[in-house]
Amino acid sequence: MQIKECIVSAPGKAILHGEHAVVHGKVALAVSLNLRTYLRLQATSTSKVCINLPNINTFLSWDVAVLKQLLPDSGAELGNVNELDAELVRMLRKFVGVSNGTLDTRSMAILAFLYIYLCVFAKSRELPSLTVSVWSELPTGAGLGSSAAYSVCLAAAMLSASGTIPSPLSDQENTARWGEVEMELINRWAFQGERIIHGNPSGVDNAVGTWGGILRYRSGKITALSRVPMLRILLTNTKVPRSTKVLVAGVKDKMNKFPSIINPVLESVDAVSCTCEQTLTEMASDTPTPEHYNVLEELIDINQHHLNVIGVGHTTLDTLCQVTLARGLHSKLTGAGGGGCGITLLRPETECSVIQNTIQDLRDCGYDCWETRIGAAGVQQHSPLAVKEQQCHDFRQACGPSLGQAADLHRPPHDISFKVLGFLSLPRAWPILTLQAHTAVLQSYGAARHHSVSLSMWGT
Ligand SMILES: Nc1ncnc2c1ncn2[C@@H]1O[C@H](COP(=O)(O)OP(=O)(O)O)[C@@H](O)[C@H]1O
Ligand SMILES: C[C@@](O)(CCOP(=O)(O)O)CC(=O)O
Ligand SMILES: [Mg+2]
Repeated sequence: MQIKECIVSAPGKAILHGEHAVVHGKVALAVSLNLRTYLRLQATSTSKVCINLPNINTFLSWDVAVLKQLLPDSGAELGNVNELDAELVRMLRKFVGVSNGTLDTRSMAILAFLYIYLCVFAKSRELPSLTVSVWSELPTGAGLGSSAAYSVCLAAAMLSASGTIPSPLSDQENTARWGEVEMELINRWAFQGERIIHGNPSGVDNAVGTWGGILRYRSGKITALSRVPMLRILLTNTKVPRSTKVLVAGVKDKMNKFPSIINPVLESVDAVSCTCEQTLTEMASDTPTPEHYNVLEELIDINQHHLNVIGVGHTTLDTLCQVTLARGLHSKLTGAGGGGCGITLLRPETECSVIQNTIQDLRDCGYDCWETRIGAAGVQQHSPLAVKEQQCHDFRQACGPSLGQAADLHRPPHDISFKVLGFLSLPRAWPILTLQAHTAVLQSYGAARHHSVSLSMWGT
């Protein structure tokens, strides 16, 4: 079967307000981040399906003939874009050798991959031989939507390779986005991937991964917020690992146990999201005032308390809130909580020294902390050349002082060393990445020591 090779990427996300409540039909406000997951799909003639997942140290392959045995004999359609095929998931669990309640990170990623691969290609009754390689700038399992970015990339790549959706790239373009119809389809398949990884996702993360920007999300209804002020946000990763699946299930248990206590809290979170949206709209249509920022800060504090009440806080997140408040800044957890990441709102008048001191305080706690850019583009297809250039550019921006950027602006600082370590430890046969790393002491924002890295991807 002739398939189309492709390279795609999707962004991670931060939830401003509404995590967990959104699983139960309440409003969430979410923004895309400038940290992306990249996927390359290559056609091969090995009669094998290979998957390279360096972020979770997973490199696997299967014979196409073995995978074919998972297809129904009857020729009946496999999987439906609108619902998870429970029988196929059961078969795949058996095939991969995982039990029903597994939380193993690798198994979840493998199941999501096989599920989307089989469903998308089953229609042709001919499964293709291919290699899929995925790597991410996002920390996995930290609340920044890495599972959704992964699922969106899988869906976009399989749909594109199978010819179900056309390539959006024209001859001259290095990067392009799909139209609404295609994005709708990508989003639906990505949601099935999220279901496999999360159990009971709301769909907000895959929506942000697909459309990007700043979204209001409620029960599958996605509204892009076009009129919002440019917010400055610090992201902090406490580095405490946690599982979204477990935390979402924990909130459900609490709801079942104490419905009259927990339901009003989720209602209040909904009101926080709506009030925040209203405030952001006002700020965009008028000049933002200090009072607007006071409201945003109060909403952050209220929501953080609510998230603690529903049981998704963590002592490291309490520390984040206390440390930033000591510098006059307000924080809350983002994503599923229980560790992972938090966001801190920066006011326009917040002095640079305050930001730098706060970042240092948080690093002294052992956390990663960096200022991020929000509102990045949703899922994209790239030409191989574009990825190479873009990545080199991104890395230079993140690492080099010549462009006037500090390494801790816009990128998690650990990300750079993670990539160096991750890629250097790849097997020799690693097909797509080559890396050159130079350690340099660079002068930026004081005498910070940074690693300068140049990366060339995709087998150049
Ligand atoms: N780059 C990646 N490669 C492979 N699997 C990934 C990748 N990113 C995410 N995943 C999958 O998503 C899981 C993390 O999802 P989750 O617990 O929802 O955390 P989050 O979405 O906040 O990062 C990982 O355990 C893994 O199964
Ligand atoms: C807790 C939740 O609201 C967000 C989870 O995000 P993350 O997987 O922690 O990045 C769950 C969901 O909306 O599906
Ligand atoms: Mg997730």
